[in-house]
Amino acid sequence: MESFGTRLHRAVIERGPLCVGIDPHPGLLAQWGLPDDVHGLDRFSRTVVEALGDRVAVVKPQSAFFERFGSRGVAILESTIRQLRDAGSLVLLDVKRGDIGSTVSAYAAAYLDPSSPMYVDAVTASPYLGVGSLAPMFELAAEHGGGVFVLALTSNPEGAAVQRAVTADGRTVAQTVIDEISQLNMGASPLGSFGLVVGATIGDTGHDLSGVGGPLLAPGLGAQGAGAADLRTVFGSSLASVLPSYSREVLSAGPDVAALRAAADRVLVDCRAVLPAR
Ligand SMILES: O=c1ccn([C@@H]2O[C@H](COP(=O)(O)O)[C@@H](O)[C@H]2O)c(=O)[nH]1
Repeated sequence: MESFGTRLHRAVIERGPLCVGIDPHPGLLAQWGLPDDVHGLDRFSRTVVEALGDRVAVVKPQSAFFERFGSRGVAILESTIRQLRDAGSLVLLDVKRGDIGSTVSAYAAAYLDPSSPMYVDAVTASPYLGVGSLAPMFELAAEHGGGVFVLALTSNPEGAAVQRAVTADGRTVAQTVIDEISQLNMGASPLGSFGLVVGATIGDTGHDLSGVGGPLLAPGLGAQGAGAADLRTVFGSSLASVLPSYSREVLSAGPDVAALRAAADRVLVDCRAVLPAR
C-alpha cells in the first residue's frame, strides 16, 4: 500500500493544502438549529461530509465531541469516518492518544489496523510518555500506509511551559520530539508519513523544523486567533510542509452546504497566498 505521506502529498496537489475539522461543539449545534444529542451530532457530521468530503484534502473529526455522547456518539464517529473515506478525503482522527508502549499497541490496533471499525488514515498522538512509547503506532502506520501526527508545539498558551522546557542536552522538549520524528521520516519521498502538530498561534519560537520531512499540521487558525499570514512567522523556510487546519472558522458558516463550501474555499485562498505552490 502507498504510504500516508505519498497519499497526503497527492491529496494536497489535487485538492489544496487544507484540513477542516469536524468539531460539533454544543454552541455550533445550537447555531445550526440542531439538538445537543446524537441526532444533532449525526446531522451535523453528515452535513460536513456532504459539503466538504469530496473537495478538502484532509478532514479531521475531533473524537472528544463524539465521545461525549458515549457509545452512540462513537458509532456516529465510525459512520462519519466511513462516509469521509467514501467521499475521498483523507481522515485524520484527532484523538491525541499516548501511553506506555503495550497500551499504545492497542490504540494502534484501534485506529491504524484496516480491520478496525475506527480505522483512519492518520491519528494525532501525544509524546509525553516519550516518543519511543509511540513506536507501536509508528510501526502499524508504516505497515498499513497510515500516518501519525505527534504534538510538538501546541496552539494553546498552556503548552509552552512543558514543550519549551529545556532538557539536559540543551534542547527543548519540543525540539527533541521534532528531532525524533525527523529521524523516522529519513529518506521518505515525496513526504514522510510522520507529522508534527505545530500551532499557528505560537509565533517565532526558534525551533528548527527544517529536517522534519513530514507534514506539519497547523491548528489555531481562525477561532483561536491566528491568521494565514502567521504561518510565515511560525514556519519560515518550512512553509512547504504546512497543512493548515481550521474547525470553527469554517463550521460556523453552516448548516448551509454552499456556505460551508464557500468558507472552506475562502480559507484555502488565504492559505495559498502564503504557502508555496504544490
Ligand atoms: O495544538 C493543537 C492541537 C490540536 N488542536 C485541535 O484542533 C482543533 C482546533 O479547532 P478550532 O475551532 O479551529 O480552534 C480542535 O479540535 C483542537 O482540539 C488545537 O487546536 N491545537
